[in-house]
Amino acid sequence: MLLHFTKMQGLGNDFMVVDLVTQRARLVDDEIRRLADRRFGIGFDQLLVVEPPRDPEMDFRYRIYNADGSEVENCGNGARCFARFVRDQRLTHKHEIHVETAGGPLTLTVENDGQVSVDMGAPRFTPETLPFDAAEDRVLHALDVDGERLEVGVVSMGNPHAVLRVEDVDSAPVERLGPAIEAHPRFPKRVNAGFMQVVSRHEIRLRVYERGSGETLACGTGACAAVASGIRQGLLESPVTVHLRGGDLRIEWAGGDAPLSMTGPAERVFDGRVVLN
Ligand SMILES: N[C@H](CCC[C@H](N)C(=O)O)C(=O)O
Repeated sequence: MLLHFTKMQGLGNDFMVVDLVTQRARLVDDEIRRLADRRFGIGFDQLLVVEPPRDPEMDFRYRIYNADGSEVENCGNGARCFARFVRDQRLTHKHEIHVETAGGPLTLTVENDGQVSVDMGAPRFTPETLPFDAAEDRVLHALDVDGERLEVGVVSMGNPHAVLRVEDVDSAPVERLGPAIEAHPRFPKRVNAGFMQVVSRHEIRLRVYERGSGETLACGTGACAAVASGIRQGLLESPVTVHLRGGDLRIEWAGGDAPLSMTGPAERVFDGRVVLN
């Protein structure tokens, strides 16, 4: 069958976006892996699927699949592209869009300057919310990785994140430690690994080795998790500018159970059609 899609990106984190409100298709994990391949397929970090909501209070259901075919709970850069897509496709005329995800509800707001703000909900730190194998909630957890003892902050933004502070993101051993943290046995559902350099109390640099996709040019939930952990450690104050390899995000969080807000760009790249097996 022929499937229409739109290629989009948020700070270089790139997506295949599929409208299953006006189309019908069943995408299985090996087909997703084929489509994600940058040589044999379309190529993307994540597949974003737009569906009718199950909850009548919501406008859409938002499903996310990594390049390895795994379905996940949240994608921050994808949420901004989702908002741009549903408005461009005239699936909604709303400026404030409510979506349900496997990680909980999100509110997406298309700003007048074209940026998109996302209410990401409150960060959660208790190990069972990731899940992470630990006896108690701690600001930093000791984690033995590849012969080293690291101190990581663990944060759920709906999806799981481990945040490691480094002196310099450019020289951080992301290629070595990223996969080792992602697959660490204390994270039963694996984990996204963030490498955070604190520039000032309102500014960080960040690289993220993403669960199921490898290092990406930007990770929205990773930026949220890094800022939340940095504020909790007393290193940062809201608002925080996060410099990622693909560009900057603005994160605001008042702490505690307050919702965390992320603001940044969302761009269409091209529309396409693909024949599904
Ligand atoms: N790799 C992530 C999903 C995509 C997150 C990222 N692209 C973002 O912008 O938040 C995970 O397995 O939880």
